This record gives sequence, C-alpha cells and structure tokens, in this order.
Amino acid sequence: MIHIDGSYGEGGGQILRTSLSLAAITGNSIQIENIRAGRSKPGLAAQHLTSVRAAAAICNAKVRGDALGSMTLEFVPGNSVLAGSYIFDVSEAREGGSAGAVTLVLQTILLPLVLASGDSQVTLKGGTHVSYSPSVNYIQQVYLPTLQRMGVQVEVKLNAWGWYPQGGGEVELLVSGGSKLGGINLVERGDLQQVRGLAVVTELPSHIPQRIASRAENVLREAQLKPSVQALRAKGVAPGAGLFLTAEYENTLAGFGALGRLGLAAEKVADMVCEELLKFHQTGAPVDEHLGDQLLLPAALASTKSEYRVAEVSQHLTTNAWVIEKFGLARVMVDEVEKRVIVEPLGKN
Ligand SMILES: Nc1ncnc2c1ncn2[C@@H]1O[C@H](COP(=O)(O)OP(=O)(O)OP(=O)(O)O)[C@@H](O)[C@H]1O
Repeated sequence: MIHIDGSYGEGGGQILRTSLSLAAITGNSIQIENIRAGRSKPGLAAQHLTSVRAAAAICNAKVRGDALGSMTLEFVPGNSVLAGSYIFDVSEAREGGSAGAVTLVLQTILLPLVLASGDSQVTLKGGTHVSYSPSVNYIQQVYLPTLQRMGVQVEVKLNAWGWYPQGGGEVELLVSGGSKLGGINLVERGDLQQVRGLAVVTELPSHIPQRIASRAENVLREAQLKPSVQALRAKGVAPGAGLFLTAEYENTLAGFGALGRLGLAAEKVADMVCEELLKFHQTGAPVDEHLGDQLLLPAALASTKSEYRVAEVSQHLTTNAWVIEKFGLARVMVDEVEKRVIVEPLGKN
C-alpha cells in the first residue's frame, strides 16, 4: 500500500488523479489522506469523485472513502486495466449536477487505457470548458499531439460544449490500446510557424466571436506573429464564450485560453489570452506552464528518458514530480534555475 499525503505542495486535485492513474497502471493499492487540503473547499468534489469512479471502473478497484467531501481514500485495484466501452458523467456525482472538468477525468484514465491491451471508447459528460483546467481545445491541440509524439494514439471529439457553471458538455474518446511510450525531447522550440485559434460562443450573438477573433488577430499581428483565428457560433445547452489559441513552433506546441463571462468585454477576453501567449513567446521556452506538469506522467511511463524546458516551474509540476517518485517508476529532476525537467524512467513499468 502506497501512502500519499494530499496536502503536500500544491495540495490540489492533481495529487489524487496522478495517484489513481498510477495505481491502476501498476496495480499498487493506495491510501490518500488530506485530499485537496490546500483548497478552500477540501476533499473530493464532483470531478474528483468521478475520476475515482472512472479509475475504479477500469481496473475493478475496491474503494473506500468515495463520497463528496471525503478527505481520505483507499483504492485497491482488482485486476489489470481492462480496455472497453465506458461512460462517465460528472453531473451524477452531485445532486443538482456539476460542471466539473471532464478533461481532468480524461487525463486520469487516458494513460491506463493507452497501456492496456485492446482499444477503448469512452464518453465523458460534464464541463468541457472550465477555468483552472485544460479546455477540450487544449487537449486536442496541445496535449494529445505532444503525447502522440511519445506513441500515444487517441482521438477526442467534442460532441457538445459544456461551459462552467452549467456543464452539460460531452466528449468522446477513442483510445488505441497496447501502446509503448517513448521519451520526448523538448529543449529547443524552433521558430514560430503560426498562431491558430478559435473564438467561440454558444447561444450568444455572432458579433461576439467575431469581435474576439479580430481583436486577437490585430494584437498578435502588431506583435509580428502570424495569427489565424476562426470565429464560430455553435449550439449549446447554455450561453458561453471563449478564445483558445495554439502557438505552433517548429518543434513544439503551446496553448492559451480564457472564458468569456457576463460583463467582460469580448475584446478583453482576446487581450487576456494574447497577453498570456506573448509572455510565453518572450520566454523562449518550448513547453508552457501547464503542459510542464502534464508531461511528467507520460514521461515517467516511457521506456526512455525525457527532457524539456518550461516557461515556468509551477508548484503543480514539483508536486506531480513528488507523487510520481512515490511509485518508484522514474526519477524526476527539476532544475528551477534553468527551468529544465529531466525524467528518467527506472524500467519498472
Ligand atoms: N489554462 C489551462 N490550460 C491547460 N491546463 C490547465 C490550465 N489551467 C489549469 N490546467 C491544468 O489543470 C490541472 C489542475 O490541477 P489541480 O491540482 O489544480 O486540479 P483540480 O482538480 O482543479 O484541483 P483543485 O480544485 O484542487 O484546484 C493541472 O494539470 C494544470 O496544469
């Protein structure tokens, strides 16, 4: 049984999700205490509880403490991960529904299913575009293409937009199982090829995405970048708006986004995302802050070493490194001055 202190470092939901993924993959039982102790509402929220249920379903785990608000969890895998057809709905975890991020549930079960033998199809229902989590666009444009270079073959389709706070979105995941992962080297990023983006609304007038897209293109063009931002008006269960940009470099991808909200001007949404992208561009780093922590898990499961440079060493990154080392699968070295990460798998997977 591996014991994990959920209050360590960032003290957030990622400690739980990484532990669940690794428990399912390695077959190790885990006990986590102080779950999300670093958050104002600690314990399992709907998204975390759905991640627990999803991880348990794919390896027939016995679980104790799987209730909303629970700060302790015991998770004992029953068998190795089974490929198959699964449906998980974040809104079932809480009465009255929830817009908990399906992308975080997706990341919990993705690598276990990628390594399992056989293909899987997974439908996830809930929030597809939620603050402080990767948007489905980020998963499609940045996370998965990067993992594809490591040997992961997964397709993600957005069937319905689900914004915070209503949720009601749906994504479908097609996973090719039985993959072997290789390491990745993202030390040099190469020249910027282009910035592509999507300004989108559901159930709102079409002038909004048009204003977001044209402001973003103007700001980026002024900074001598090559932008191409599409404006889209789509159907949805509720009104929502957002801008998602991908910076495509010769050797790497980085993603930035923001959600619109009542009272926030369309142009302001564009300015916020462009500012973030330009700040990243100036660092010269190949890997954005978020991909920096998300790459650790696939890198630890690869057969060869990975090395990358990040724009910022976040507490998510150092905390995730700590969780991964607890399972003894890899050594993770983080040079906070050079902002360089080296992951050396120990060949136990
Ligand atoms: N804008 C973004 N783009 C891509 N990824 C993001 C973005 N914002 C946050 N993330 C990622 O989402 C994850 C959030 O982890 P965190 O531990 O905060 O989880 P959480 O379940 O939302 O937890 P909590 O509610 O405890 O904060 C991290 O991997 C982080 O890099």
